[in-house]
Amino acid sequence: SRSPLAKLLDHLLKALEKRDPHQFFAWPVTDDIAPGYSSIITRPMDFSTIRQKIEENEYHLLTDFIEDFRLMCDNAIRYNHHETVYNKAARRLLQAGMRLLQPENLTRGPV
Ligand SMILES: NC(=O)c1ccc2nc(N)sc2c1
Repeated sequence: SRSPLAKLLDHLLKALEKRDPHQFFAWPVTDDIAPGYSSIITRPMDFSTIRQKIEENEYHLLTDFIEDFRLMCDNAIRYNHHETVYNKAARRLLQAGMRLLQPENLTRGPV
């Protein structure tokens, strides 16, 4: 990764991907695996798309990256019923991500 921001985002992406062991968020969700997905979720997001945006320098601020991470989790929380593995995994990932991304843990380094 080239810019300092891109280096930071690459590091954060790797840390977030580790919290998705089943890779439910690794790739875009298709209508084949998730019926009606593209009609319900108007702004899809996944880790591979986030990685592509880092590599194409589409994130100018850390907040833009955090917004895409939260969008990815919120999509899964909205599309999948509360008791599904996908909804539960999204809520868990969001919690872990927000802890990692909060200022206290960004400036001080890993706790
Ligand atoms: N990220 C998601 O919302 C997601 C991921 C994988 C998956 N597989 C299914 N059969 S439904 C589904 C939803």
